[in-house]
Order: sequence, then C-alpha cells, then structure tokens
Amino acid sequence: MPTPWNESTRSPTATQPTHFPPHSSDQPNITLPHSRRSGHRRGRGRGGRAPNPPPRSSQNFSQHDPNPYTNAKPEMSSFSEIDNDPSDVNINAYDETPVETSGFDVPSPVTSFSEIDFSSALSKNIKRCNFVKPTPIQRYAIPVAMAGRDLMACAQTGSGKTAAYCFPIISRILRRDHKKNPAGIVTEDGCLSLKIACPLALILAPTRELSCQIHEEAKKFSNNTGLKVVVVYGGAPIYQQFRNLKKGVDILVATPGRLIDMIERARVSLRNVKYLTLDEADRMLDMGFEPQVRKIVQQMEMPPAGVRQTMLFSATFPIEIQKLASDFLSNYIFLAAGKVGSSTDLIAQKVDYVCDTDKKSHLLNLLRAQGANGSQGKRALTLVFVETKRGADALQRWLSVKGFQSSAIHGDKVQMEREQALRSFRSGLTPILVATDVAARGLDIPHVAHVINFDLPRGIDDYVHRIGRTGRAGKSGLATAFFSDKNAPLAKALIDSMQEAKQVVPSWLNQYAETSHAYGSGGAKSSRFGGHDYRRGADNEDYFGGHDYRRGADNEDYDCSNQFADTTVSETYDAPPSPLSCHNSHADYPTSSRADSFRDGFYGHMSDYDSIVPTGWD
Ligand SMILES: Nc1ncnc2c1ncn2[C@@H]1O[C@H](COP(=O)(O)OP(=O)(O)OP(=O)(O)O)[C@@H](O)[C@H]1O
Repeated sequence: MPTPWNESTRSPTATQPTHFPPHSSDQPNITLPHSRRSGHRRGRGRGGRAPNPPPRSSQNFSQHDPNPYTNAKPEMSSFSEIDNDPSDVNINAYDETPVETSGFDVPSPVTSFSEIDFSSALSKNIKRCNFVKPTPIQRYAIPVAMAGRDLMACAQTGSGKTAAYCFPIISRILRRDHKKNPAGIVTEDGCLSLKIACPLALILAPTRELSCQIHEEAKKFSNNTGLKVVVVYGGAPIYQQFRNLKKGVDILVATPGRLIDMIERARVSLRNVKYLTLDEADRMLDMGFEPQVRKIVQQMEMPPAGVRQTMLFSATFPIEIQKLASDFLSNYIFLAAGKVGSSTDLIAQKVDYVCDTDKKSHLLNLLRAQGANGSQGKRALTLVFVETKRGADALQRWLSVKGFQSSAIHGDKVQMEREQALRSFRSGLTPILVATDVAARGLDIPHVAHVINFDLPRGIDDYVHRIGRTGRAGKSGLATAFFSDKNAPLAKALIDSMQEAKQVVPSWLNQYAETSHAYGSGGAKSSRFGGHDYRRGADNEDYFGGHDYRRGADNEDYDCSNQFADTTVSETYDAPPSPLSCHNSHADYPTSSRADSFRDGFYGHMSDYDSIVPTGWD
C-alpha cells in the first residue's frame, strides 16, 4: 500500500480517498537548497525575507521511469459510456454536509426527488440520469425554487448545483400554459420573416465551455418534455445560433457578450423571462462581467426582480459580491451547503515547495510517477493550471516533446481549438490538459483524478474552483500545488482553506503565512468567503473592512504579467532544471507588487473567460 503524502496529506480524521494516482506515495516536495536559506533577500517587493523553505527531500524518481502516457491506449468508448454510471458517483459522501439557511419563511427541504411534484417526464429523466437521491444543495434549493422564491445558493464544487436550478426551471415551465407562445417565438409586427426569440428562462454562465455543458445537461433533463433549450456563446458562428433560435427557445443558456449582441440585433428579447439564473454568480458579478450582467438584467427589457424569479449559484460567494448581488434579488433565501468557499474534503490537498525553475522537472516527476490508470481500469486525467495563455502553450509543447500526450486550453485559442482540446482530454486521448483559469469553473469532466496548480492563482476562490475539477459527485480526488516564494501572499488563505477541508498544512507554509502577514497581505485576494448570509448583520462587521470588491476582483487574465513574463515563460519553461537555480528564478519573476501595478496600470482587469472586445467577454 502506498504511504500517504509527506507533509500535507489530509488529516487522519478525514475520510480517506478511495482512489488516487499512484504517484501520491512518493512525490518529491522540496527543491530549495540549504545554502539559499541563510538570510538571502528574495526580491520580494517589500524587501521581506522569505521564511525558511522546507528541507530538501530525497527524490525517489528515476528519470528513466516509463512514461505512462506515451504507450497507453486511450479508452475513448469507456469514457462516454460511464458518464452516467451510477457506480461512478458517491452521493452518500455528502450525507453529513451541514446546510445553513436564512431568509423569511424558508420552505422545508426534501429527502428524495419523489417528494417533489415534478412532471412525469422530468421524473423519468432524473431516473435515466441515475440520480437516485438529491444532494444537500438539491434537497434544500429545489423546494425553494419550486416555491418561486429568489435564491442565493452556495455549495461545494461538484455537488450538483446544475440540477438544483435546472429541475425547478423545467418543472415550472412545464406547469405554465405555453400554447399562446410556443417555444418562445414572437413575430415582429408586420414582419413575418424576422422572428425574435423570447425565452422563458435565461441561464448565464461565464465561459463558452460551461455554457455548452449546462446546455447539454438542461437538454438531458428536458428530454421528451417538448421544451427547447438553446445555447448562444461567443467564438462560434452567430448565424448557426440565429437558426437555432428561430426554431424557438424556452430555456436559453448564454454567455453575456454574445447575448447582448443577439439582443442588440433584435434576435432575442428578454421581455418574457420568468426565471433568471446566474451560474458561477460571484464570477458573473465581479468586475469583469458585472457591467454586462447589469446591462442584461436591468436595461434590456427583463422583468424586474420580484416579477421574475432569480437564482444565483456558486461554490464561492465573497461578501462584497453578495451585497452587490442583492440588487438583483427580491426577498431571497440564502443557502450554504457545506463549508462554503472552502473545497470539499473529498479532495486531498498537497502543497509542494517548488522554486520556479524546478517546476517543470517536478511536474515531470509527478506525471512519470502516476500511473496511466485511475480507478476501475479507467484512465486518470490530470489537469494542470498555469498563469498565462502563453505559459499554457509553452508547457503543453514541452510536455509533448517529453512524450506526454497533452492539450492546452486558454482564451487566445479559437473556439474550435478549445473544444477540440477539451474533447480530447475528456475522452482520454490526451490525458493531460494544460489550462488557464478559463477551465477553472464549472467544468464537469469525469475521471479528473489530479489537479496540479503548476502556477498558483492569486486568489483563494480561484484555487477552490480549480481544484474542484476533481473530487466531484462524491468521488475523491487529489490536488497538488506548486508553491514558491512569490505565492507567499496566498499562504494564509491557503492554510485557512486547507484547514477547513481537514487537510494537514505543512509547517513551512505556516511560516510563509506569518511572514506574509507581517508585511501585509501583499495583495493576496483572500476572499471573505461568504459562508453565511451577509444580511445577518453583527457577525459581518469583519467583512466590511474597507475592501473594495472592485480592487479585489478575481477576474484578471493574469496574462497581463506576460509582459514581464515573456522572458520568464520561455526561460522558465525551457531552461534545464537546475537544483541550484532557486535563487536566480526569483529574479525572473516579477514580484507580486510589480505585477499588480503593471496589471492595474496597463491592462485593467482583463479576463481569460472569453475575451472578445468591445462587446464583452464571450
Ligand atoms: N443527485 C445526483 N445524483 C447523482 N449524480 C449527481 C446528482 N447531482 C449531480 N450529480 C452529478 O454530479 C456531477 C457534478 O454536478 P454539477 O456539475 O452540477 O456540480 P456543481 O456543484 O455545479 O459544480 P461546480 O461548482 O464545479 O460548478 C455531475 O456529473 C452530475 O451529473
């Protein structure tokens, strides 16, 4: 039996994961040489001295280990077959999840789907999807939504939020009388050829891929109901989407930019919207998207709050965003399932100290050490997050040169390439996906066994969403973070998040947190998670500490640091790994304060979530 990970494994009290990539037993975790530890200044912006790095561990890897990715045959068919395999989910894992509710007159939760008055077609679809019992967020959110109440719902990644809003929308639409307006089409006065789609439900999501995924899910749930579900998103031919809309639409799934475009071209009208959902709501309301979402919700004929029903869902909900979100809601109910803002304890989290120039060799070691197969003979997938688009391409190319079948996804790729990369990853054809934050939220890809934060994000919310690509539907997963000196501002929030999820925090990380604290937060975007309803008053004071959410928005592209990192990317990714290069590596990277001022000054808040200017992000 493999022994658990070295310092930062889950605590013995936490539920042990049932399957992890085999490498977890023998990873190297430290690379900073002893000689660098004595009082060397590390170019940390504020002139701070880094805490002692962790001691060097012996590396147990043979550089000649066989590469499990080169020879293994992809099992494409098995992947699609098991998408709904009941043996593949473990909803019971959520049984003990505590749920907090607040608001007036909260409807009682249910314990089974049969307690809810769904239409028979929807009930059949739920069975067909092998949803035997509701997850905690579904138990609470579905009755609230079925009662027509507005809702702000937080629940851990992978715990079934999509169904929690889709089922009530479908069910409530089916109860209405649509005969006068079949499938949401109206004919403009005197102009028979120009049809305007008037959906009854609108679901907004931040990325194209997530919109497509929600569309697929909603279609699955509405099978044989007669409802029409359509998706519109940027980067894909608009005329095809016009054609789809012309056939009618009850439920429209959209990214904001393309939707605004459609409305301005008079192809879509929001005047009939009865149900509005923002998925990844905190992202949709942070600085990158908020103007567009506000425009859609408040200036484009959408019925006002109180007339329409509004539901906001996310795994993270910073207090500042909760306050902002309340503009869109009326007499809403707040739900929090689990330790909101923290990751689920189904994900074993590991933090390795890796100096920047050693990251590639460390990654290689991890990949070599982990077998090609995950559980039950199904191939394990590895998702590697990097900071920049350029970095994603460079790392992917480098992995390919090293013989690892991989693909890359980021906002500079054309849509077809993005879809191809995701398809190929999902199928297991390229079992490693190198991604920017464009893949951080919402994506539900079975068999992602390992998420590696090659570059840690700046904000803890992004970390929570990234690692949430594994450990879904009650399954266990593994997340490894490469931590270097420049991540010191994140240390405190990372520790808090790990402790919430019952993970053991390496002692050296505590030192970083203390040092970083001593010099101020250093710009780390530590979310005030919003694990409770901000309306609760007294215990909120802590959350209103002069932090302008606009300053702390988590939506930078991070590509802004490319200007600094251009050389860094190539040097870091192409330089041969050197065990003594930690010190030099710090000179390569911008300090966080330099990166911040550059980012703020030149790029504002760009997002990798779909960037098409000028109309928006999708
Ligand atoms: N009641 C259920 N029974 C079985 N499987 C379920 C149930 N609810 C959801 N699932 C499955 O769990 C997985 C995760 O669901 P979903 O993508 O909705 O999670 P999420 O909470 O929206 O995650 P994220 O925060 O990452 O967006 C999906 O594969 C979904 O089919």
